[in-house]
Amino acid sequence: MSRNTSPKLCILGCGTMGRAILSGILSSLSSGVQSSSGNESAFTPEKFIACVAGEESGHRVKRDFGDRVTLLIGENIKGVGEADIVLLCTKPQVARTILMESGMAQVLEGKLVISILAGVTIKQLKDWVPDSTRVIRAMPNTPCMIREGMTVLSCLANIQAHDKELALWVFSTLGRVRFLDEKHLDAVTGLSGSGPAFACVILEAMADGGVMMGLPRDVSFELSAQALQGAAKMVLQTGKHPSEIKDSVTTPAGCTIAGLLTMEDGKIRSTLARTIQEATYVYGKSDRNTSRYLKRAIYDQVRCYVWKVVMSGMKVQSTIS
Ligand SMILES: NC(=O)C1=CN([C@@H]2O[C@H](COP(=O)(O)OP(=O)(O)OC[C@H]3O[C@@H](n4cnc5c(N)ncnc54)[C@H](OP(=O)(O)O)[C@@H]3O)[C@@H](O)[C@H]2O)C=CC1
Ligand SMILES: O=C(O)[C@@H]1CCC=N1
Repeated sequence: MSRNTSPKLCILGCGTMGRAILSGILSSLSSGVQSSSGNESAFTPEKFIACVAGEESGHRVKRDFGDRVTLLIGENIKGVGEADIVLLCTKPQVARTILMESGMAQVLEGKLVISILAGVTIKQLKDWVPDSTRVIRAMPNTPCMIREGMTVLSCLANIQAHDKELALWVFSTLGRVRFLDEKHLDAVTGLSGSGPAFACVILEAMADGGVMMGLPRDVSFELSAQALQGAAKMVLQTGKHPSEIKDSVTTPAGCTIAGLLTMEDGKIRSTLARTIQEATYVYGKSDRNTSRYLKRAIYDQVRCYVWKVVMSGMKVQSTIS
């Protein structure tokens, strides 16, 4: 691909995230809104190719994008062959097989692969593609679909500026984006990658409270969602510390402090912080904390075994006496 021509983009694995990313890019192009990085014309893809494995996934791509996207079912090599940039959006478990399929190395030569796979490192990806293939890791989230996403990008130091700018352009059309060192990507996955799911549990629980107090369900959802969105936007737009915003809501002897103390009684802060910790561990396999869990599991097993031995010993004692 010449740097002056528009690239062709292949979404390799076009499920929930692939479609979220495609929706975001296509809506940003049709609304004419510029990405925060500028430089639109050099990066705007001239063609979108979506590769999926089965008919059902294919129907969803057709339903959402019609003729704006070329759909290929079971034709990954053709899709990658026709593209300049490959956005790898399959499940992590199948990526190795797909990238190492016979014939794939040839069509990947010299191309840029941007992987959104959780827990798959740049080193692993580099092992599965030819040396000439450049790799960038990205961790986006589902709000990319409505261009309110959060994406963290990571790459090796030797990646060309043009590739970084291109990845930045793609994800800045979908919301916020920043580069971080790869060592942070498991934590990013647990926080902003999984975050929309955690936020929806909080949103739903708050709305349940409204329903409990007599509000209609739909009104409760609207109030809860807008309150969360408003608070989040205040943090992002004013740069204020969340506690400052919380304190400004809290009237002495008022209703907010009554609610806040109830939250604290329920250990909501440590529960939510540990939620992110647990979510991070899932992909941080070699993390020292994982071995902490392993040690704990072994300790529990040993304790259980010792207990059984002691109990059986006591039984024997009582039979003898
Ligand atoms: N969901 C999320 O919120 C986030 C997910 N991620 C990462 O994104 C990736 C995708 O997740 P998600 O979109 O939820 O998963 P989905 O299962 O929704 O999508 C996976 C897609 O890959 C396709 N696929 C499977 N096997 C093949 C194959 N052999 N060749 C071509 N395509 C194939 C599937 O097609 P078919 O259905 O036909 O099998 C499907 O379209 C994961 O690696 C995940 O870690 C990252 C950030 C957030
Ligand atoms: O649950 C998962 O593994 C993926 C990665 C981040 C969000 N969903």
